[in-house]
Amino acid sequence: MTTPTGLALLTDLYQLTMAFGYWKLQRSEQHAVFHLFFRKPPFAGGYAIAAGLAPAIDFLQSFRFESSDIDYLATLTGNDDRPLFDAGFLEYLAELRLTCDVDAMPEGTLAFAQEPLVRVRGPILQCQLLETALLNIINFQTLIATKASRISGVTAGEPVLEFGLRRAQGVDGGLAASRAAYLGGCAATSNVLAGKQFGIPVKGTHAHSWVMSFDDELESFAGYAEAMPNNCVFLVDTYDTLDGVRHAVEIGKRLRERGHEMVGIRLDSGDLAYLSIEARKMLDAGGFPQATIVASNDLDEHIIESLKGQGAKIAVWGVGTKLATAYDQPALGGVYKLGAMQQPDGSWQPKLKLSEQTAKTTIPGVLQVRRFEQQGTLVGDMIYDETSGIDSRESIVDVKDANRRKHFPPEATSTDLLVPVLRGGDLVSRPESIHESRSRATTELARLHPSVRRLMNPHEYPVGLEIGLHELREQMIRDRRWGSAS
Ligand SMILES: Nc1ncnc2c1ncn2[C@@H]1O[C@H](COP(=O)(O)OP(=O)(O)OP(=O)(O)O)[C@@H](O)[C@H]1O
Ligand SMILES: O=P(O)(O)OC[C@H]1O[C@H](OP(=O)(O)OP(=O)(O)O)[C@H](O)[C@@H]1O
Ligand SMILES: O=C(O)c1cccnc1
Repeated sequence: MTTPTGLALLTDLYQLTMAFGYWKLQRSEQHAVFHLFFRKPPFAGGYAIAAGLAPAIDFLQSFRFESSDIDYLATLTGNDDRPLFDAGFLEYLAELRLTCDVDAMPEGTLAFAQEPLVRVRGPILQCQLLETALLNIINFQTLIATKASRISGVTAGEPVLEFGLRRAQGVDGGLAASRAAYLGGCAATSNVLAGKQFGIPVKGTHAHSWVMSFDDELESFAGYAEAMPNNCVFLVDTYDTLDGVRHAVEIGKRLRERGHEMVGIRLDSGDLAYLSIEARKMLDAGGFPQATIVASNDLDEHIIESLKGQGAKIAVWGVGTKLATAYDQPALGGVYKLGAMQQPDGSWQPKLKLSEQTAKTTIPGVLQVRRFEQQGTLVGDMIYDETSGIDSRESIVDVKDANRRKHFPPEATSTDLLVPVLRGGDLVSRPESIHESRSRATTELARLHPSVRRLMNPHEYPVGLEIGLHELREQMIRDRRWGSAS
């Protein structure tokens, strides 16, 4: 993820055609509010970890059309070969500076379906121009942070190293994945540029090529130990894994005579449960009970859970492809939808998009999310309209099924999740370090009931609409479907 400067053109052309339309019809300054949310947690899981706000802020803060962008836009033509955009509009874009208000869930916050992760409020033309890039950034970061959280969640505190750069979706995808993986719970990355760029820990062992470049394995381990006595994790599976462990023990002893301690071994093929158990016995018997067993090879949360169930003696998990590419669900379907338009008197007119699928019918209003907690456990989230507030009944109505309701007891405490980020285009929140975001992800996850965290068929965490908002939405659906006479 390169630092986004001058990325105003990182958008779909239709955002600019709409922006042009708003400008031409003199509607560009009318205020609107948009919400960025997803409809289903990824990986058939029960939650997501909100991520991507820091790079989104970088994007927002550097948002402007450079003169070369304007020159390029001036070359675009319509189907009559005339310019697509008026010169006056291009001058407007050249001068444009963001004046929007942005509120968002801090990175590392647990997020559930239908909840806005980001809310953008301001001149509709500006809100529209931000849609594609915000989705691009937040969708991918949230997806990978969630994958990392699921993987780290099954290792019971044992470190997960992210090894995915070689299989990631390009340079930018690799950097973005390493950042989000750390935020979601990984302990370190093999990606050195990500380490430099984001200040996240880097770790590395060695590859088969090191072993293969020597005449035999023992000699290769000896060479590595000589070169790098303070970072010896020997990859033992190039020829025969258990022979490799024997060689590691032998070199470990020589290393100890020189005053160094081998860190451990890495397994990268075969039956990782069986081999780790055997390797553990050999390392212990050889005098290396502290030596760590690292494992890699197409791991994901399901294989790791299975390996743990088999009693594998693996203490560090190297996970690449399946993590950095979000292999089983390569995109989070986050969307950015209009919630309301401001009227000349300053009031907000809620807006709704209908769909055959109830879950796809949008939630109208200027939305905020309130999270309720009781005795250290999260009990449910309420989506409410900030302009109309919360009905005295602190209850929520399920978005998909109005018969499912939940009442929060008075002793439950609550917090609003969307916090101010930009006001009038200026940054108003203190930039957070990635370590703070990571620790939020870990702490919040611990407050989520294990039934919502489990990998398979998780329990659905209660998220619903505040009663007044639910009633407004129902009325708007009826009005749209049957006409306002209803
Ligand atoms: N005990 C186990 N239980 C469940 N899955 C395992 C176990 N041991 C290894 N695996 C996983 O099974 C898959 C086996 O991978 P693969 O077919 O590549 O075999 P391999 O022995 O690693 O061969 P290769 O030498 O080609 O890497 C990997 O995803 C690995 O993580
Ligand atoms: O398996 P992943 O989760 O993607 O983790 C990264 C993989 O990258 C390395 O393999 P390498 O590129 O040498 O390929 P190979 O081991 O699959 O042959 C390493 O040995 C891991 O197996
Ligand atoms: O350091 C490692 O062991 C490593 C790094 C990248 C990919 N696979 C393994």
